[in-house]
Amino acid sequence: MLEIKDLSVQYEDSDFEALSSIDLHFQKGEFVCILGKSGAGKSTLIRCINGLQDPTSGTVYWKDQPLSSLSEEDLRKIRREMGMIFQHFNLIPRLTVLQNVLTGLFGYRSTYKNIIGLFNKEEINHAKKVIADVGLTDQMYRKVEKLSGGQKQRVGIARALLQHPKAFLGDEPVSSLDPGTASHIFRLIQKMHNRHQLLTIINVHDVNLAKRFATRIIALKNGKVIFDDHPDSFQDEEFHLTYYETAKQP
Ligand SMILES: Nc1ncnc2c1ncn2[C@@H]1O[C@H](COP(=O)(O)OP(=O)(O)OP(=O)(O)O)[C@@H](O)[C@H]1O
Repeated sequence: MLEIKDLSVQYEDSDFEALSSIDLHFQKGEFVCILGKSGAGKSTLIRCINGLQDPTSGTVYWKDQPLSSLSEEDLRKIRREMGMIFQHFNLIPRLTVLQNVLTGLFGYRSTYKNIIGLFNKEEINHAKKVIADVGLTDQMYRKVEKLSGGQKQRVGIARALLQHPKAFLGDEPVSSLDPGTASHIFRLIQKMHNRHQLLTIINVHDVNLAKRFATRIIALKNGKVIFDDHPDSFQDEEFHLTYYETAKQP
């Protein structure tokens, strides 16, 4: 479903590679958590996957199509299949939950229609359904600026779902939430992942969350993959190798 071949990224003003010769293959149904300390390259990888960052070399294939060969329009279509969930939610504070969720349809519509907010009944009913799916029916007409962080992230998930995604991509979607709320959000992502048979790839700093929810953990260090396996294999030694400079002392 998603293949990354020999991918490297070096930012213009940088003298090292943020990602270095990455080769990865992802199947539908996998729930992947990407671990790595700050600066390891996690966000850069997610941004390459959804075509927001051009690689310096190498290629990302989405359903066998190389992203680099696509027109802007085709790339936009593919991005709609990859529902993004952001750390800081990326919502419009003064709009209601329903209006924010409907912005998930912006990619499908003409600019004119976006601005005047013409959504047909079917679209509004679909938005209400995904809002119910994330447990926010009673907040539907509240402005999102009045919501808690966890509720805001539920709105973010509903907005991603409205696009009928084939994948969920999350760039630290629970980093600004308390541990209990973070766990609830992961459970919700997992429920939607299972219901819609998605490929889910999430950057996360909380190793326990990754071990509880992921079917596969990938650890990055200095732009390279240093671990790619089942969460049960990510033990103390792997933890140390990922987050510290040297392996754990016996
Ligand atoms: N736009 C940019 N221009 C230059 N260097 C960048 C840019 N974005 C990221 N970098 C550098 O690339 C490396 C990888 O950054 P990236 O944001 O992908 O790491 P990360 O693992 O997501 O970190 P964090 O957990 O702190 O978000 C870092 O050294 C970072 O400073």
